[in-house]
Amino acid sequence: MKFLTRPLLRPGQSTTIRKVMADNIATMTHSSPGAGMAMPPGFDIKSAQCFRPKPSERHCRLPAKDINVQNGTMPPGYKAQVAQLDTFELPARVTGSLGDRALGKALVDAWRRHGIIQIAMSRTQKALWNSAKAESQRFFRRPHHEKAACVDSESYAGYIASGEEVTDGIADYSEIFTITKDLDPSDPRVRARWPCHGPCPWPDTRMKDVMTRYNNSLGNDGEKLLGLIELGLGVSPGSLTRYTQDGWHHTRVLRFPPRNATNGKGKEGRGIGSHTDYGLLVIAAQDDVGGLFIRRPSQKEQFANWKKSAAGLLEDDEGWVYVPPVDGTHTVILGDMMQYLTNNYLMATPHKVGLNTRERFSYAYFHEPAFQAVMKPIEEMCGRDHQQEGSKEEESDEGIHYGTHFTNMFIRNYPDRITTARLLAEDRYRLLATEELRTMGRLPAS
Ligand SMILES: O=C(O)CCC(=O)C(=O)O
Ligand SMILES: [Fe+2]
Repeated sequence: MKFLTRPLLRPGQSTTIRKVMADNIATMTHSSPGAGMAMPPGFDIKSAQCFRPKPSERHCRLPAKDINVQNGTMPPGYKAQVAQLDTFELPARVTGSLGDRALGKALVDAWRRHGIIQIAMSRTQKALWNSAKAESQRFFRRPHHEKAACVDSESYAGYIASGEEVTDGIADYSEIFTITKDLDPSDPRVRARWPCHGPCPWPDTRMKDVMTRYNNSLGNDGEKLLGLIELGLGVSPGSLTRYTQDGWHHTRVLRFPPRNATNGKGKEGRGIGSHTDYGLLVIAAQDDVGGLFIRRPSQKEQFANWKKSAAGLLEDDEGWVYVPPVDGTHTVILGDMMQYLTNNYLMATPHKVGLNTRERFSYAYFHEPAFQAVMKPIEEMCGRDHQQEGSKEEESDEGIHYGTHFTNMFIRNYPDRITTARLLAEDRYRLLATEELRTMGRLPAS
């Protein structure tokens, strides 16, 4: 049995390890790394409640003093519960062992209860995240004209200035470098003018090398997680992973300005508005500043972002949960296609980002179906007693084409980007309906 050990712990932290099964699973909890940090100005500690686990989850509970330390990183002006999450360790390989099944079930249960989980970074991933963070800082510190040169008119990869992205009609303050599949202009898909297909305009090879290595490592975790979810749901092997051969995985490297140093284009204190992401899994790392909020799954909150925009959903309502930074961990939330495929059993996780008193760096890797994938809800998940009871997805006859969903979302988020203008002007959108773009593994006829 493997346990998570010292690297995640600091003196004075409370840790409980629960043996889930006599194999390779350990879950544990620990407090945020915010010890000793000053409380942000304007934050009222009385307004922050602490999420209290049910008795059966007591192993997750932290002593009040640790909970207060976690509150110390919440962005000012926000009211939220504070999450205390299980941290799971992924096995080296998913083999379908009893331990894998139990871990898969524990993961599925945790997502259904909390909407988010933490997984421990491997030693290599810690080094990769540190290098990626350093590269991100080096990129965002470049002069504006150098960053602005990193755009491409065919792919949505590259630089997005603070105030350029729009969520629910309001500018986000996040500054972003997006990474999509880096395709040479000679690639048949680029030559055939497939929407969103083109090069990634890297500023230099150093950033490209570091981020590519980190993404490959996160991609391995993504595949393991999908295998574990299949086991946890008790569905046929390949129900999810059949869609991720040549997945349209992509990444957002993010910087958030301090709340008092914005360009005034967005809404005070808001980094990114409430939204769900588009694919299967979002594996993310954040620095020690804090800013991420999520909503837990709830019977009362129904949404399906591929049918009707979930952007802005309940953004100013109560019921948000703050996710404090925990050193040495990735968080994993779920996307629209996971919700669709599991027939609402695993819901996409609504989330938003608040601006803090210091600038914040985060890194979100999206583990996605292939651009050409046409998906249908997993048969074994239909007719089960789910979030939206008995509501087998209407689209199940036709399915959802992931490339169309992705393109729709990027057109919506970047209405003024050169890529959107070219896509529409050249009538590329029309290609999304063609057989070629809806058959996995097929390349354009030359
Ligand atoms: O910064 C974060 O923690 C989350 C970013 C996010 O939600 C996104 O990039 O879609
Ligand atoms: Fe997101």
